[in-house]
Amino acid sequence: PSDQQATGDSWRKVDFNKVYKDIAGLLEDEDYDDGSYGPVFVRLAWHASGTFDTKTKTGGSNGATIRFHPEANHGANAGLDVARKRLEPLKKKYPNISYGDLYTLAGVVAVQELGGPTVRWRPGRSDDKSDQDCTPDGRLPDAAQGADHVRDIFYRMGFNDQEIAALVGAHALGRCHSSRSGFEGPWNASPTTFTNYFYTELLEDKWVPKKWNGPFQYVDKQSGQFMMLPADIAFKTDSQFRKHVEKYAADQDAFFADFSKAFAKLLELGVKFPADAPVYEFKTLE
Ligand code: HEM
Ligand SMILES: Cc1cnc2ccccc2c1N
Repeated sequence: PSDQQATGDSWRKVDFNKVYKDIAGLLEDEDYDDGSYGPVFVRLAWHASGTFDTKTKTGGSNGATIRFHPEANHGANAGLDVARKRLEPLKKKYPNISYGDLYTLAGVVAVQELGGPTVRWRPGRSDDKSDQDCTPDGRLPDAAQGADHVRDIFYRMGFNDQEIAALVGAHALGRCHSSRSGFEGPWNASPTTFTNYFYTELLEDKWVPKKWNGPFQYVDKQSGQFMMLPADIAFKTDSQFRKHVEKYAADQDAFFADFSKAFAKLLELGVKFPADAPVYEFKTLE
């Protein structure tokens, strides 16, 4: 990582509209996955932020400790070095941006440029944390588990069932990589377009255990083209989560509005922003 330590007020020297455009320019790459870095940028922003613990006030995107060992090497963060490497040239071009601001902004740009809702975003995270501030393993969810575990993880961050159900809709994007999480797939219709398909596929398709020697996961019986994690299926089998899933499957606008709020909240967990930090609502370029 660059030795530039962006701390305190250095964000005031950054033109974030230019940074937005430059991140958008990094998204498309036909040689990467399904043609876009968008999904892995969303996952980086979420994993950099989702370590927050409301009780101890530790974790969260401030300081971007996800770039340091041991956090970078936690199982859940496998493959995110690919996203950090893709973004590193922008840290050199904008030395006054903090890694925390860069990683969270990249998630916002990805959601918006892949067709999702506008997500409000503030600068002001600083780089003044070190590997001593890394959070312990286990702060992020385990895909092999079910609804109770998912609630433990997200209640710890300060989310309720409705917000958790809205956040998981990001699983319309991207794919699982057996070399990263061990899970594999999907080859679904539109992994680089932000839609409510996670909810519609979850409810409409018949999900059966995948016959393979990898970790237990589901595949859709009809085409075999889609996958779901055990933790994904929990959003169908748990009646409280299912209530919200049905709402979002029926109404993409409702999903977009709730996702926008919950994602913005996720990216700001634990961060003390300067009182005059501007709230950006970037114009989507696409
Ligand atoms: C509900 C708990 C969650 C679990 C158990 C979970 C688990 C996983 C797993 C195992 C993968 C595959 C990683 C890989 O092999 O590359 C994945 C991918 C992904 N997750 Fe989640 N996730 C959860 C919630 C979220 C949330 C809240 C977001 C964002 C708001 C998110 C966004 C993504 C994205 C965009 C991908 C695709 C990444 C890529 O294509 O490289 N997930 N998730
Ligand atoms: C359709 C679907 C379901 N679950 C997922 C979990 C992680 C990543 C992508 C997923 C995905 N596209």
